[in-house]
Amino acid sequence: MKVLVIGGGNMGLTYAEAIANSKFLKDKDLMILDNSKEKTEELRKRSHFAVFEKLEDCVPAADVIFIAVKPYHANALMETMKDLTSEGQIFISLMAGVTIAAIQEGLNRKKVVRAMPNLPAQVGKGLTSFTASDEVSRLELSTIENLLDTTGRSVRLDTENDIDASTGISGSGPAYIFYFMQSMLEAALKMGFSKHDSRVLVEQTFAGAVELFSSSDLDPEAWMNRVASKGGTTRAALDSMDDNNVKEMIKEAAYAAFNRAVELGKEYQNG
Ligand SMILES: NC(=O)C1=CN([C@@H]2O[C@H](COP(=O)(O)OP(=O)(O)OC[C@H]3O[C@@H](n4cnc5c(N)ncnc54)[C@H](O)[C@@H]3O)[C@@H](O)[C@H]2O)C=CC1
Ligand SMILES: O=C(O)[C@@H]1CCC=N1
Repeated sequence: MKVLVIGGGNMGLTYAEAIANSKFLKDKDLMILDNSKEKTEELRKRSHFAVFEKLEDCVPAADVIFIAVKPYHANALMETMKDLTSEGQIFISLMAGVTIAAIQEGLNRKKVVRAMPNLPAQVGKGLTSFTASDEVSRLELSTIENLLDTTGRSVRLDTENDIDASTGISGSGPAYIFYFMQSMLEAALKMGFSKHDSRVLVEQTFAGAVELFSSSDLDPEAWMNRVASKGGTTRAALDSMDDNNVKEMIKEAAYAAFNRAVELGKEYQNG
């Protein structure tokens, strides 16, 4: 099997690395192309990739093609590559919002998988949600799942609306966690801790909390109650968050990402 990744940025490169290092591909069966000269130079330093500069030199040879460019580059890319594609190829889009129908129309091909990864894929802890057009067979789906799982875990969802929704939770979600971390870092600095100590306090607190959460079936609310003593410090913090409606604001933020994914889909429809 030959896999081509188009777009060697955060996501494309992460997937390329994970797949190239997996047992599913032979050396150099991972092809990659980026239209930035600088990026191409960088990619050439990774000896386990076959790096290409022209679509015509790699698209026809690929069995599976990952599209990892920004949504606003999708139409221009599809226009230039569509005549180089062939019927059996499977296209996996990592682009937020862009619909399966838009890709089918843009490439004039039927086998399309729409996937929504997240950045922890860079450390093998990614979560990729995906759904596929009817033309992708069960056997092909299991191959795709294997490829997606090289970056962490994957979840197959029924509809594209589910993919947009998962964008608001897992796709964009790491940024919400970093937002929370940044807020705690700023509080620690304000309390007078050094940069180094602030980072250690925050990092270990997040890592420990996540590990605790994963260690049992307890929900976060139950864990919160284990930290908070009646009339104690944690209750003071949680009450302050409740008074400021923080929970509702976080939910609203997740919906903002979900809605933006739906909007992106409308913006980048073909035609
Ligand atoms: N960064 C993230 O956390 C996530 C990103 N995504 C999706 O992944 C896609 C890529 O995002 P990033 O990797 O963050 O962007 P990025 O900007 O880091 O990478 C995109 C790459 O595509 C290249 N490119 C643009 N047009 C091209 C073309 N016509 N041919 C070849 N290469 C081309 C650019 O030079 C760039 O290196 C986006 O569509 C985004 O919605 C999805 C989930 C998470
Ligand atoms: O912000 C974005 O549009 C992409 C999709 C999910 C994470 N990053």
